Amino acid sequence: MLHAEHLTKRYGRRPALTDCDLTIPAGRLIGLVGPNGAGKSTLLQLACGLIAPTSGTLRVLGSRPASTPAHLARVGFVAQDTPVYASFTVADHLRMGARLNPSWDQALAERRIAQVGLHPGQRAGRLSGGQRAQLALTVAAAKRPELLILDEPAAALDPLARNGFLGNLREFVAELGASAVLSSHLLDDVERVCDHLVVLSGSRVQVAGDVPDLLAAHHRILAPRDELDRLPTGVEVIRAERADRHVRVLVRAAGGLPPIPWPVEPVRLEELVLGYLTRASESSAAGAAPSAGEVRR
Ligand SMILES: Nc1ncnc2c1ncn2[C@@H]1O[C@H](COP(=O)(O)OP(=O)(O)OP(=O)(O)O)[C@@H](O)[C@H]1O
Repeated sequence: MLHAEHLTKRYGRRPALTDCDLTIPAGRLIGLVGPNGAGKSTLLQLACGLIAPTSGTLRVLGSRPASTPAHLARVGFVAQDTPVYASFTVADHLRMGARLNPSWDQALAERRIAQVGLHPGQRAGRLSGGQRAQLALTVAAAKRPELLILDEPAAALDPLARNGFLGNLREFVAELGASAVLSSHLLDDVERVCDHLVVLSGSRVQVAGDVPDLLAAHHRILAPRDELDRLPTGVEVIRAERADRHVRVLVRAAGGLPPIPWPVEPVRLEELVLGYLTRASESSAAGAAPSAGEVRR
């Protein structure tokens, strides 16, 4: 679905993405997480061809993003501010979608508009933020893209609408064999629906992979404080936190955890994400942001 090599984007001298290598298989629902300014929107805008890389390469669905009209038709995008045309009605948006998109699904669009309680005659400029997001999401989904790119899609939705939207998104991906990538600060949402995770921080990929593989490779260990250096080789310490005379350690053991003499527990996705984000923020405060694959002991 997406393949990036040494992907770098700078705005003037400010780095937004630095030397990112990423391979994401098709048919996944991908969660893109990271703190403010991490580079999430930049990656999504590169993926749909709105901006071009400074260096490195990016291929989406096998081609350079937005390289042809046919390629554009295969990708749907909803930007962070869920733009709509203020003077158009809801029905005008659907008419426009039908004119512009060869695989437009009018039945899906009308069903969704009714489901979320929008009236076809309402002007988009008079909709609430959440209603505008629902309209933008409907136009993107009714295009029936192979890849749906959503920049913080659920941020403006109320809890019930968010719940319904995430359920629909999962069905959409499963039914059509499509892929979707969504950036989000809501780790619960990501944990609930995503089966692939990309963690960005400080313009670099910190960790990426299928969620079951990531959960299988990470563990929480409670080790005596002075014995951390006895961890077997191949076990990477992501984050260590002091707890009395012990250290609570998040570790990654990609090839399976060798036997160790201390208590080992599984980790939840939220803990895993926070471990990488904390490590990145501590390293950047110390003057060097680590990225995926860099081993710290
Ligand atoms: N058009 C632009 N011009 C200059 N700098 C930009 C531009 N867009 C983004 N940046 C900078 O690039 C970096 C990454 O921004 P980006 O919007 O990709 O982050 P983000 O992870 O989506 O953040 P947020 O979670 O706050 O939406 C930031 O330092 C930001 O200030």
